[in-house]
Order: sequence, then C-alpha cells, then structure tokens
Amino acid sequence: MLLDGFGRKHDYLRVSVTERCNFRCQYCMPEKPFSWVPKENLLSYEDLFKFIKIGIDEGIKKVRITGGEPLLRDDLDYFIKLISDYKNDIDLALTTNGFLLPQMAQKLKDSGLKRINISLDTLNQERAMKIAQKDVLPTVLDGISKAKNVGLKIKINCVPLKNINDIDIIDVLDFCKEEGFTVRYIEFMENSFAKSGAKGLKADEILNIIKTKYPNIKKVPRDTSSPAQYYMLEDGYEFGIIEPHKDDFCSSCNRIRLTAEGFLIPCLYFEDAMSIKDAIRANDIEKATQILKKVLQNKPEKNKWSTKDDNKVSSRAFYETGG
Ligand SMILES: Nc1nc2c(ncn2[C@@H]2O[C@H](COP(=O)(O)OP(=O)(O)OP(=O)(O)O)[C@@H](O)[C@H]2O)c(=O)[nH]1
Ligand SMILES: C[S@@+](CC[C@H](N)C(=O)[O-])C[C@H]1O[C@@H](n2cnc3c(N)ncnc32)[C@H](O)[C@@H]1O
Ligand code: SF4
Ligand code: SF4
Repeated sequence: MLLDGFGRKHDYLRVSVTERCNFRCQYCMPEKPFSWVPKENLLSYEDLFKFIKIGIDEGIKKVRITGGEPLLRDDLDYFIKLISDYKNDIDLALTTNGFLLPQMAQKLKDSGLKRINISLDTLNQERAMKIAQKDVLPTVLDGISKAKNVGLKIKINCVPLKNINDIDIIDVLDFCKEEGFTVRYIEFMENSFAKSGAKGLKADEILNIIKTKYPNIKKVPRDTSSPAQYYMLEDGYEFGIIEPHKDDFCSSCNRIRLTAEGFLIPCLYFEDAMSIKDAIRANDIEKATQILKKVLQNKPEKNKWSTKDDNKVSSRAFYETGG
C-alpha cells in the first residue's frame, strides 16, 4: 500500500505522456512554449509502463493518462493496451481536448480504455476559437459523439472565464444533461503561463449563474476522494465544481503525478519533484520504488492556495503536470 507522511492512501496515478498540444487555450498554453522537452528526454511507453506496474503492484487502482494533449503522442492505444492487459480491472481513464477523438475513439475503446474526460468550454464556435485559438468546436463535438457511440464513459471539464465563456455555463450544462454526461466546472487556476488578464469564475459565481435557470440545487454529500463538489438539480442530474483554491479535499488526497519526462510530482501546486527516469531506464525497479516512497513521504499536507491571499500564481504549467 502506498501511504504518504500523513497516512493518506494513494491509489490514483496520473501520467502525462506529452506536454505538447494542438490547442493554445488561454488558461493553459496561450503561446507555444519557447522550447519543448527534447524527444530523447521523454520516457518511452515501455519505461512509463515499468513505473505504472510498480504503482499497480503497490496498490494503484486508477490510472489517468493526460498531457499536454495525450492523443498527439503516436500509438497511445498501444500504451493503453499494455496497462489494460497487465490489470484489466484498473480504472483506466484519459483526459483530452477531444480534437483527435473522431479517428481515435474506437481504437481507444478497443485497447481497454474505460473512461474519458473531455474539455468543452463552450458550445459557441467563435468563443471556442477564441479560447483555443483555433477553430476546434465542430471536430471536438464529433469526437465527443464518437466516444459516446463506442461506449466510453464521458465526463466534461469546463473552465469558465470572465467575459469569455461565462455566458455558456448553462448551455454546457444542458448539453451534458441531455447527452447523459457529467459536467465539472473548474475554477481557473492562476498560473504564470496563462494569458495575462485571464480571470476565472469562483464556485459561488458559477452556482449563481446556474441558479438563474435551476433555482433548486442541492449539495450532494462530499466524496472527499474527488476534488469536485457535486450538486443535484431537481430532476436528479448531478454536476460538479472543482475549487482548486480550497484544500478541503486535500486531507484525503489519493493522487500522485508522473510527467512525460519522468518527474514524480507529489502535489499539483508545489514545485518539488523527483525523477525516476534514470532508475527506470536502468531497470532498477527497487530504486524507482524507493523514489516513489520518498516522494510520498515528503508530500505536503495540502495545497498552498487556501490562504486568504488570492494573488498567488502557480509557476507550474498545467500542460506539464497534466492538470
Ligand atoms: N486542486 C486539485 N485539483 C485537481 C486535482 N486533480 C484534479 N484537479 C483538477 O481537476 C481537473 C480535472 O481533472 P481530470 O483530469 O478530469 O481528472 P479527475 O477529476 O481526477 O477525474 P475523475 O477520475 O473522473 O474524477 C484538473 O485539471 C485539475 O484542475 C488535485 O489533486 N488537486
Ligand atoms: C492540462 S489539460 C490536459 C488534457 C487535455 N489537453 C485537456 O485539455 O483536457 C487537463 C485539464 O486541465 C484543465 N486546465 C488547464 N489549465 C487550467 C487552469 N489554468 N485552471 C484550471 N484548469 C485548467 C483543462 O481544462 C483540462 O480539463
Ligand atoms: S488545456 Fe489541454 S487542450 Fe488546452 S492548451 Fe492545455 S493541454 Fe492543450
Ligand atoms: S492540491 Fe495537492 S494535496 Fe491537495 S488534492 Fe491536489 S494534489 Fe492532493
């Protein structure tokens, strides 16, 4: 079992397979980074898989593949199959912007992927273009529909930005309700890579907008293993809000992150990380396991965003950590 220094059991591994992306979302990667991590510094699928096996053998029950845009990395279905064949009952999921799903959805499903979380900030083509800085919406909607048709379980992630897509919150909710998807609104997390001046909506602002159409909203008892607080509409439909500025879910944090370069990141909002790259490349499983346990031992108790100081800005890029 993987326990950290506060006795929290870790059974959720998020693996970023690339930091590259085909979108330039204002809240994440508005400019192409000055340089990408050179390809030779990335861990191969076989090496990432070696580490995932360690995790699974130590008690990891859920693996989420993310990025950058994970579907940009060639042969992702091969990687997913490696994991799925190793342990078929693992909760194997992917977070994607959806753009490459039209051609990938079936392959992903066939390779053993179970769930998919897709980013969808608006159903308005122009505003989608403004956020991603590319005309993405028709292809993303096609991708969502393909993913649904092949039988992948879908959640939608939406980051509402002030004066950009705050007017789309209810549309996105209604779309998800109709399609049978769970939507989670994520508060914009200030970071030094986001477009300057970008402003997110806080949870109560998001809720107030939803209440203009659905006044009777009930809070669902909190599942503290998820960063999302869920709410229920009168008809039973549930949606979530993720408030990264809070830390009430940190006391039951169950997750650890691995970047494409092999850094193990204990907490989304801390700079610390240790590399397992050399150990894994040398096939030194014992050393890689030791590093994993050391990272967990030194994991912070909670994020540093919950203080009253609202001006904190993370210097970690979401496209590097995978969110
Ligand atoms: N503060 C905080 N936010 C998180 C954490 N994990 C995920 N989030 C936020 O939630 C967003 C969406 O996460 P997803 O990639 O969809 O994964 P998930 O929420 O674990 O998905 P499920 O497995 O479906 O519950 C991330 O981009 C983050 O903004 C976390 O550990 N701490
Ligand atoms: C970094 S992306 C990687 C996966 C994929 N490219 C995507 O967009 O779904 C993972 C998640 O992080 C979220 N995200 C990115 N930047 C964010 C920010 N500054 N604040 C809050 N969420 C953010 C995205 O909306 C997405 O749901
Ligand atoms: S949020 Fe996802 S799609 Fe948007 S720029 Fe970041 S990695 Fe790319
Ligand atoms: S902010 Fe850090 S400690 Fe809190 S839930 Fe996320 S990863 Fe865990």
